Amino acid sequence: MKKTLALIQMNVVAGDVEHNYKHVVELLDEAMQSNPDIIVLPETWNTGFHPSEDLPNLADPDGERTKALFSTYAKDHNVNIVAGSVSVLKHDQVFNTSYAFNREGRVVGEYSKMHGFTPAKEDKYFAGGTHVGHFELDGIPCSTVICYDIRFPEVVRMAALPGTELLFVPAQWPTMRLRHWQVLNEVRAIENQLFLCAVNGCGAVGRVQSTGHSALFDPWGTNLLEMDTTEGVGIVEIDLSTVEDIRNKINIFRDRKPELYTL
Ligand SMILES: NC(=O)CCC(=O)C(=O)O
Repeated sequence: MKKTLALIQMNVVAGDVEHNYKHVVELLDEAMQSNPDIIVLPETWNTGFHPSEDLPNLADPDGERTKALFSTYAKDHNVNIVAGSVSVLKHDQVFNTSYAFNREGRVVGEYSKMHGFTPAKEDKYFAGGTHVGHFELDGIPCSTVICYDIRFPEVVRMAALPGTELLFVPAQWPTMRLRHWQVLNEVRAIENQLFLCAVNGCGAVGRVQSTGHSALFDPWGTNLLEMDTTEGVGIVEIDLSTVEDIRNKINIFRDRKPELYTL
């Protein structure tokens, strides 16, 4: 099964929610010109990542605005959308939440980032999610982790375990750790034998620059797409039969010994 993915590397304007909701539709329209099967967005594209005291006022209450926008867009355009992540206000707490929409416009996936990036005080401003989620898009088993989560092999393995073939990693990853971004994404694809679609933001927030370099790795670790540092839409085709191919040749999911992995 072959699928075309559109990676939207968006320049998010921190704190300008109205601009970001308007601009995201322009980028969706640009992505649709390539007739993709799945569109993917970066992390916290509604508010920007760098947290401030204003975050609860900027966050989307219960994700309603985001869900309404993407449900309608996905259904009207017959496309699956992994809507990156957005800042969502739930019961007086803000979560960094990713929603996935199928072609019918149904919310099929919801995941809130588990690991707040403590160097940026994300854990102070955002509440953490407690479990990974799994969903299907066009019959493909999928899962999502968000940015800093990729540093935690345990959570990515949990995301991979139920047969996940396509993992999404929306992010706002800075230039100063570009090499970590590239290596971690490649390694997580190899060690979990899945396609990994990593979509970063771009542009500056204060002194911190999101580095772009959105990328697609296949289960062998082959880099099928790497974008530059500027805003745009990256298009890539994946062949899902590669997952079965590698798992037949080197079956790590059969060979692993979780009963021995205790201290
Ligand atoms: N948005 C983030 O989670 C940033 C993570 C990061 O910069 C890092 O892990 O390094």
